[in-house]
Amino acid sequence: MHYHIWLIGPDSSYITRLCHRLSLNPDYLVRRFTSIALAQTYRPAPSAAPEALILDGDGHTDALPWRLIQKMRERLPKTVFYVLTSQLESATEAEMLRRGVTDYIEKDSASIERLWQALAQARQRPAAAQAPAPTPPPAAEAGQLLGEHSSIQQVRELITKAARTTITVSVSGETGTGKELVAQAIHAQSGRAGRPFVAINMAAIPRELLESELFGHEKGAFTGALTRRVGRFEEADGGTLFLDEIADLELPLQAKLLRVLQERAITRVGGSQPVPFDVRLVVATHRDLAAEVHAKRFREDLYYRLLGLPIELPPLRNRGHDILLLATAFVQSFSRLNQLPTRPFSPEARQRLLGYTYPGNVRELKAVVELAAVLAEGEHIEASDIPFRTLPAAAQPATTSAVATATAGAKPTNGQPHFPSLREQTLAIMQHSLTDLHGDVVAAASRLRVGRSTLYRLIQSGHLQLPPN
Ligand SMILES: Nc1ncnc2c1ncn2[C@@H]1O[C@H](COP(=O)(O)OP(=O)(O)OP(=O)(O)O)[C@@H](O)[C@H]1O
Repeated sequence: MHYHIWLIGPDSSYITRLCHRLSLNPDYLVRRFTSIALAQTYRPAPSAAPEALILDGDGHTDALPWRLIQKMRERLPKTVFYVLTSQLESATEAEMLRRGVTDYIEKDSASIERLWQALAQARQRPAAAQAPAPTPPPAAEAGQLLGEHSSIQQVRELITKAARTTITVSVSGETGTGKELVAQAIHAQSGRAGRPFVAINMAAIPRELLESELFGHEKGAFTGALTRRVGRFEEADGGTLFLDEIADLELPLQAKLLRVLQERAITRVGGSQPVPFDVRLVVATHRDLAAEVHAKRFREDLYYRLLGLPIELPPLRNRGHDILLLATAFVQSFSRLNQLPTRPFSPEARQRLLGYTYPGNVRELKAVVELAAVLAEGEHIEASDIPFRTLPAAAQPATTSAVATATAGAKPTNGQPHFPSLREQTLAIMQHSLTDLHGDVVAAASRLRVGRSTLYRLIQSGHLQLPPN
């Protein structure tokens, strides 16, 4: 498939050499324009729209035609946009990046080669990062299990099958993969939809209260039991009971739960009368329940009783394109709810989203893109708006290095030490160099071995500050 490139600039030996070099790649289809105004009037078919624009900035006697550049950018938001120039003031450099120029290339003996490589890299970017993000289905509502990945389609099929009967369902998957959402979906699609959906997290209830929480208690059953209280099993009668983090249930309660499931009746704490119940059970865990059985921490008989129809949710990092689909859906609904403009993700932002591992899975993605929607100021949500956090390894001691203390948020919060993320540390190092070099961006970029454009971008977005003169 052709890669359409528009080369804009007056005739010069440099442009002739560049044209010749680009023509060596049979995939490149280069169209020449002598001015940006001419390029602006040309309206190709969508299939021939340019993937890359190259503007020779030297053709302009004084300032670059910002208005035209910006218009071109607005018209072709997905096109990579390079400006070639002999000499550049830092103010112009910053302005270019503000107007959406992807990068500038200084003309020297190696510049044609650099441009060649930049184009090759832009082409190699995963198609997913360049193509518009997939549009989530129109009916993407809160509570809907979104995703087109084959694993998620399979999960949806299993949900439909589970909903037809009262079979127990065991959902497994890392934290934040959507286990509770699956339980809710089963309930909503089942004949029990009009009855209660009750969820209880075994890990969140103090051990001594869990039995009465599950099965209820009679008045006077223990100190403080002033009235009779029904438990979650009775609350969920006729509906669905979701037992989350089932692996955290202690052995004595496992024995009681097994008895309750066999007899299909509970006995309240302090009571003697069995109370029959009618609930569909959905259980979930982020642990490997079979391994817990093997380690004798979970009863084997209860394990088989609860296994029912197993549904496994894969980690988000293994769901490919779904990351973008979910991110777009979350940003859309969050922006709508908060009356923010719905900004699309820039290609770099998409690439950043696709490259992360999401230890917190969908929950983390949701939190991160909602924050990005708040932070974004331009036309797009940019990669720099996406604040991935890095959690410290469990045993890692609190960092006390100069870098950590230089980081804005390195103070303890709520008595917990704050571990600076990789991003915070990187910013602190950059800020240190900028301050140390009295705001000389060129010198700082060279010391840090990062592109000047990176530093300018971070300064513009307020992540870095130039020291006062
Ligand atoms: N496929 C999905 N489509 C839309 N939203 C999702 C999807 N998966 C998860 N979510 C959302 O992500 C968040 C976390 O999901 P949920 O609470 O169901 O995860 P979980 O696996 O039960 O987490 P935990 O193990 O921590 O209890 C919720 O806001 C949920 O609505």
